[in-house]
Amino acid sequence: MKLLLVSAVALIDVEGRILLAQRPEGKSMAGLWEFPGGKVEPGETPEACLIRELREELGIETQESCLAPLTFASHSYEGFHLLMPLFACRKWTGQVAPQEGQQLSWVKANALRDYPMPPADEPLIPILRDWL
Ligand SMILES: Nc1nc2c([nH]c(=O)n2[C@@H]2O[C@H](COP(=O)(O)OP(=O)(O)OP(=O)(O)O)[C@@H](O)[C@H]2O)c(=O)[nH]1
Repeated sequence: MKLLLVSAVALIDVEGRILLAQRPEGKSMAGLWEFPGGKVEPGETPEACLIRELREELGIETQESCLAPLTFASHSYEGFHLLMPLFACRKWTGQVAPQEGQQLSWVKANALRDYPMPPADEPLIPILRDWL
């Protein structure tokens, strides 16, 4: 099965809330809430991928030294197996603003369960709750 490498990040604000983005209509798993990120392109590191995705999706700038490895997801979807490192980031510049019309929400760790997420993300929720 194809292994898909996706890099994702838990952006954490000064109040300890985590940023979730809603997958737009027309995409697979539309309406579900996910961590910002995306597919790692050939020749790209997971960190460089996130710096690019945060710029493209949210209009913010961060750097590799602000991305701390936290955990990962490993999940078989139909047609591919997702391997998704999850980084934590508390430092960036600029204002978080949706660049692609997506809905955003800052969510307290104990409210993550109220946001339906892709199946790959389910095991990450208790890890985040314990860690925050
Ligand atoms: N960014 C992100 N992607 C996730 C999460 N959980 C999860 O299963 N994914 C999956 O990882 C892939 C990320 O791809 P992407 O963000 O670059 O591209 P995309 O939404 O256009 O994907 P698509 O090809 O399924 O439409 C998708 O298959 C998405 O469903 C998550 O928390 N964040």
